[in-house]
Amino acid sequence: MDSMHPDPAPAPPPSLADIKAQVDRLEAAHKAKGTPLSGRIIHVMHHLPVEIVRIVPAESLESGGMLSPPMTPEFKPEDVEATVESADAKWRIHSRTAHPALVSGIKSLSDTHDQILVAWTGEVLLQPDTNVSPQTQSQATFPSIAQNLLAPFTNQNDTPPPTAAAPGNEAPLMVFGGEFNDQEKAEVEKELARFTEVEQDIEVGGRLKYLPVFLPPDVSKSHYEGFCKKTLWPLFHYLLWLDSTATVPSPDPSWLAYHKTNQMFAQRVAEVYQPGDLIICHDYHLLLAPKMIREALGQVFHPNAGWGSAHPSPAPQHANRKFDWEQSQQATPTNDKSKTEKLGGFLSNVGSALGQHLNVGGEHGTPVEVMIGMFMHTPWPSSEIFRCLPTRREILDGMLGANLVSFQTYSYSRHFVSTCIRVCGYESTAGGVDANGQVTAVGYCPIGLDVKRVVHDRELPGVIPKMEALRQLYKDKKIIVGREKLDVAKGVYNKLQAFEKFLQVYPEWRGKVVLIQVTTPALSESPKLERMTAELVSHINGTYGSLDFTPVHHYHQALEKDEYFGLLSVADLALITSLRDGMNTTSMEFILCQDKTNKSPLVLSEFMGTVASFQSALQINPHDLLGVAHAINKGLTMPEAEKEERHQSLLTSVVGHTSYTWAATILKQLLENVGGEHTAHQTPALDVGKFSQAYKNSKKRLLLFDYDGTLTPIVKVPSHAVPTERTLAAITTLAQDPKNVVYLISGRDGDFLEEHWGHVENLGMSAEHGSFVKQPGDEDFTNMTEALDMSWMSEVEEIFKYYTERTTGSTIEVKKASITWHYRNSDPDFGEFQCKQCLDLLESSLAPRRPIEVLVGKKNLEVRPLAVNKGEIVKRLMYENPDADLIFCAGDDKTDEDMFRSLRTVFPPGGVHSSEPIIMKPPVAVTSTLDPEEVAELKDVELHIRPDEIFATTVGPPAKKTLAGWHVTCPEEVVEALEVLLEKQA
Ligand SMILES: O=P(O)(O)OC[C@H]1O[C@H](O[C@H]2O[C@H](CO)[C@@H](O)[C@H](O)[C@H]2O)[C@H](O)[C@@H](O)[C@@H]1O
Repeated sequence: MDSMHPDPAPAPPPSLADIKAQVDRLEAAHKAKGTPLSGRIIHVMHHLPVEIVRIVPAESLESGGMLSPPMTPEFKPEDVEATVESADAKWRIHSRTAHPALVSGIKSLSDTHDQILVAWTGEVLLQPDTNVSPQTQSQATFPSIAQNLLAPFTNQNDTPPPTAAAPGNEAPLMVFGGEFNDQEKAEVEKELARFTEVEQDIEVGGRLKYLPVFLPPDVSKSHYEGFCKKTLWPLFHYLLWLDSTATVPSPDPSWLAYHKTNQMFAQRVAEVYQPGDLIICHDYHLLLAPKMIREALGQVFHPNAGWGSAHPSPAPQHANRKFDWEQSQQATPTNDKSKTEKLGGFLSNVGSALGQHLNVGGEHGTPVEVMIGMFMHTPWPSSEIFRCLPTRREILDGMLGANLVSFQTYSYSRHFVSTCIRVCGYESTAGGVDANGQVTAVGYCPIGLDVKRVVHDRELPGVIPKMEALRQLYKDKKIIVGREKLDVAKGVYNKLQAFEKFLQVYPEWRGKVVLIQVTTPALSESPKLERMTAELVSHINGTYGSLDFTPVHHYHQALEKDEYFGLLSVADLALITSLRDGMNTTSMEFILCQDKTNKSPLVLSEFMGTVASFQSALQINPHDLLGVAHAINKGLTMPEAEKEERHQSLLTSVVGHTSYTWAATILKQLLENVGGEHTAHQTPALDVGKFSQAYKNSKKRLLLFDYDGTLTPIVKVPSHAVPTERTLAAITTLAQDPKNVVYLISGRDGDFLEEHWGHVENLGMSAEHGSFVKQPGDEDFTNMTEALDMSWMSEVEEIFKYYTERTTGSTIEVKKASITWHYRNSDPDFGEFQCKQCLDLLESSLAPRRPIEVLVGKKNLEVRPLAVNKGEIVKRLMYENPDADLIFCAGDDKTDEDMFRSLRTVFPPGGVHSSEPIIMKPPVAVTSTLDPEEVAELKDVELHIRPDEIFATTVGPPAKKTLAGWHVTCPEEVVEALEVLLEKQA
């Protein structure tokens, strides 16, 4: 290895067959568990892999107005693979060559799954009806590199950029700036359906349908050119402050377009979703989509509690299910029977989803988990950078709507977890992020290359002539090649600086090396960067060139495929100096092309996702110009045997992990993280109707409430967690009712509870997890720990002090019989780390020899006497109120699970028959304070309560692990439920 990088060297990649076998096994396991999958995948990505051209009367283009030139494609338009033209010659759809790795990965899953790709139409191009073929047009618009190379004395920077207004008679391409009407939308959908058939005929499609999202042009422009390219892209590539004039407007108007775009995508997904579908969202254009899709499918997110069903009614019938596959199928005439059958099966599946409840479809109509994965193709920045984004919380919560978020590299995934901890206060789990009990798995898997395609393309008939022309032209020169978008992050400017440094420090190479740099415009930085780049190229050529030699050839234009592959094949070195990049396919294409030719070395920036797999590249820091210069020299002088060896290792990486293995791995990761331990359990939302009815029918009720996180939201400072007027009013009214026995059962000390609740008449209180109890109507608390050895308190306090001194922001709360160490206001990562250390110490050194229990709470560690816990208090209250025929018990954290456990354990393990008496023995919480003689006099009691009269309710997401039978998502919902009881009662 030539430099340090944070990603571990990868193990040899598993084969595609192995991954697919694992996918099969996981799918079978889902079936066996009664959570079958539909066999479909819905991919959600920004841009359809097609270009849509609308053919219009030539005169109409002259009217101008809503027209603008199109963006430059990476390859010239004649390189398209599939084309359809509508019968009335109004529409033409052809394949688009951008993002080949992603698109080929998606398509490869069509071997085994029916797939739908939901994506924006892209800019719709207008073509005048002048009978000019795209071939003619593109030649006029995009000069060939070979033509330029063969005319070496032209100023390379005079190369005309691709323009809409082509010279002479050629037809201009313009972008349609208006909105589609319904008829046009239907026409486009119909042509897309035909197009996918054509793709299948040429074996690149499979069972993949395209579902267009028609974004209003102003929205799509502001979404992509605004928020995506001006806000997110620079942020993810550490470019936020490179140009101090590039400040993000506040509030950012393009955020609204981003939001709206994500919403329109979510809506489109909801139109075709059916239970058991797997949904995979791609990339930074759609970070809000996972959450919005869940919402569109009837699951609602609560910032304090994660996901819950749309409460309390069943999942909504989808109102806007608009996409009609049957119609699009009818509009697709085909004589190929097998294909018709194949499509027919798929389409009837889709059709059968129409009208169903969206997330209801499991056996007996039980809810089916909505399964969403997200893959980030760009880098993820450090939390220190990400936290600068004003909409950081919305973005993260949007992503955490997914069951799985996966990245290109381990380090990006690590940054993401840390960002969620630091920005949102969520916690890390073994494999992801815990957003208040709702776990999102976080993984990584670098994307690979569509090897099959590149192997095909490098052998296109046009490649060899291009190679020969280049060799002829540079027969006594070494060729260094580079091809990037002209975007600051891609590091072309640094590359030129490094090349100049190379010519300075290795003068022996002057006149013997040529750098052929191809770029395509990037949206945001292009104009300025284009000028700077052109100036630097001129400077290098002026300084190191001569009358008959130009050291840098810069082509700012689209390429023909055979030119590109010819160039990669003849090169003596590839130089890739990105300042930050998710993945880089040019480097992989170079390796594959070189396998047929020179086995030339690859100089690669260490700030790219690719780098972990490419240990045998000459890895460089692109900011270290001298280091890059040395690497260029090393590459150009490398002995053949070393070249061969390095190339072989790089080749093994490229062919061993392709876009196909990437796609299968993402699918596998998603399947591993749905229906699993943390999602299999879905606690139903509290049925307030049933609860209030039971309340009304009951004669005696036990109403038991935890405090923090249940009656009041968790806040930063414990003393600020005070009850609201509404909460006080509801509890006060309940406590006044003679049919009710109402208790607060809290970890708080008696002083705090007295201060805020002491004035409420008839309210019972249990403080410090049951260490102190005040019966309704009593003046004072009874100390249940009087007889206990409490000398451990000072030892625990010493340990807590040790950690407090070393953990800025942490505090100790010393209570009468328990002690709490809080780290909510510390550095989140470090606090969590220190908490684990402290827990280890307490459990290993103190707990074995002292009568204590250590509890992990919400950003705290608590130690209390072993003999008391909230569960014992609940048992005591049940024992003392055997005639209760309704119990409501609400809590949010682990200590409250003791209460839920007690509510269960009083019943016989095999279940209860209605006639069967339930006998309860005197519990420890009662006997422990009595003399043996008094205990002897205690009697067993018969409980009136039946299991379905118990409403044990956890405050948190449905996926939280709990012994409660119901959930609400936040403290406000607890109070709302109480208000419903009181209203119904009135
Ligand atoms: O049993 P509870 O009523 O839920 O009390 C448990 C602990 O709650 C308090 O700490 C927690 O809430 C604070 C206020 O929202 C928050 O700042 C802290 O991070 C949480 O851990 C309380 O301070 C403890 O004494 C209780 O034991």
